[in-house]
Amino acid sequence: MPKLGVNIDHIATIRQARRGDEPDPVAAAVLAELAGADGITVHLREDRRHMQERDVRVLRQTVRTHLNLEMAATPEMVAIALDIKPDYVTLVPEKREEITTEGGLDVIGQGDRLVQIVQQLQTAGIPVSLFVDAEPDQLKASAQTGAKFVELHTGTYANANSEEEVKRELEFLTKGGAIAISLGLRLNAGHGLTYANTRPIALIPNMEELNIGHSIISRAVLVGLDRAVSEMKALVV
Ligand SMILES: CC(=O)[C@@H](O)[C@H](O)COP(=O)(O)O
Ligand SMILES: NCC(=O)COP(=O)(O)O
Repeated sequence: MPKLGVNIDHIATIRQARRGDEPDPVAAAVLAELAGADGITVHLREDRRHMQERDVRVLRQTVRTHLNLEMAATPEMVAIALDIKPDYVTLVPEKREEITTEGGLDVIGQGDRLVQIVQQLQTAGIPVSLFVDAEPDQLKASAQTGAKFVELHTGTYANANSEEEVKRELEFLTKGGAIAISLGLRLNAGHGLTYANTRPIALIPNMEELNIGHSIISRAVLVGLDRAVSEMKALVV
């Protein structure tokens, strides 16, 4: 059974809408862990649109499961990771103008630069995962970097509009998973997974961890709303 890594970026997105201090992603991480999360995932974006560096530093001190830091492969972010030392790093592609991550890393296109970053992090004791599409050539290039894990990008599967497309994308991910394992990589997956589409991904052989955020936080807002309203109502009567 795969582990569940809960991505709490979306808590910070709500906080940053007012640049205030609530809701606190650190408190969210504690609640997620108490509810059974096996890991906490945060994406420290270069534009700091949600998680802030301070959040990651405090999480490093408070997370009791494991802390997965998603980040771009840049010198600034590598320096932060080497300083904070998360339990592992997931290297992801980033575009300033994107609403969310749009696809996997182009590992082939980055050549030695990525190899050096993977080596630098892993030499410092931080295992690296590469967030990639399940393309055989990208998986081969991922293995050649020496990274310990890949995280298969499930966004295209999640956005599929027809049963046929879902089936095709699931087959693509399942084959990609088998290729990753045959190359000696460990296997994670994530992006866009929901209560409706996660189960088939969890059943992919050798899947170790699913990282899920937006759907969990969206549901939390709705299932928690009645309590939040009744607590406020009690104050205004
Ligand atoms: C790489 C990835 O899939 C996650 O980082 C996810 O995209 C959540 O972060 P954003 O909400 O910033 O896109
Ligand atoms: N790497 C995927 C992740 O952390 C969560 O993505 P999402 O569930 O917020 O789309």
